[in-house]
Amino acid sequence: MSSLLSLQGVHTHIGAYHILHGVDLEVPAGQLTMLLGRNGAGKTTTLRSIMGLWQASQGQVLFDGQPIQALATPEIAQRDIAYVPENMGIFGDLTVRENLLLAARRARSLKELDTTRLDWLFSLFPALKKFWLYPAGKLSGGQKQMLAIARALIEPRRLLLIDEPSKGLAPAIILNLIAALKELKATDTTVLLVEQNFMVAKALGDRVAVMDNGRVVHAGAMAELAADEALQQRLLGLSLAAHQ
Ligand SMILES: Nc1ncnc2c1ncn2[C@@H]1O[C@H](COP(=O)(O)OP(=O)(O)OP(=O)(O)O)[C@@H](O)[C@H]1O
Repeated sequence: MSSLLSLQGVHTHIGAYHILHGVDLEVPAGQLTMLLGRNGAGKTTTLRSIMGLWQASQGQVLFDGQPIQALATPEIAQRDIAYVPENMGIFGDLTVRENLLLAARRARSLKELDTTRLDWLFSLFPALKKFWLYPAGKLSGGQKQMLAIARALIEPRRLLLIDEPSKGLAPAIILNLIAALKELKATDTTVLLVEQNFMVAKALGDRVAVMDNGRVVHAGAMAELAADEALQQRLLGLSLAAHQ
């Protein structure tokens, strides 16, 4: 199994704090890898270290076999890696249309947007079509999350990093999100998805990595972890089991 992204012994310091203590992580091409772990385990810091938003102080981040840990964030993004942060990064005062257009690096006007791609995004997230000319700030939490993911997908991407998309969403909306992400999976996009919700993890994950205290402490098939309650309990404790 070939990895599109590989982290080898990545350490990250934030100011005086040593947060990542040698993260080893493999993200196979064409699969969806879940990154799980208790609060504060280092999941967001790992995504930010991949994107160059925190500089890794030691270790390697290899994308398609090339080291990227010394590159600046715009250069990393230019490799067609997209990041949907937990706060989604959408512009509340701008319309859905403007938010999508701003996210497209190559298209300067709506006419230049790839219409086939836009139609595909509308089929994944019908609310975007419905609220095309609405200010994004007026969308519901679930719709905002879908807009944030659509922004990341407005141009072809080789790797998508998504931080806790289900956070704060009602159960019915989470089901919609799972359905949309399943469709995305069917296109063989490589995804690294941070989650706290084990139901989402079980529904979507091909592979899983579990972090604790700034390290990956378990890696394997998602189905294996989903079938082993004792392992879930040991690795994730009650904070996650409560979401099942
Ligand atoms: N800007 C910062 N300054 C200092 N410490 C930070 C900063 N950002 C994160 N940390 C610390 O780094 C550790 C890992 O945080 P991180 O956000 O990566 O965890 P996480 O696994 O994503 O957790 P959560 O699920 O709660 O978002 C935590 O102890 C956190 O307090």
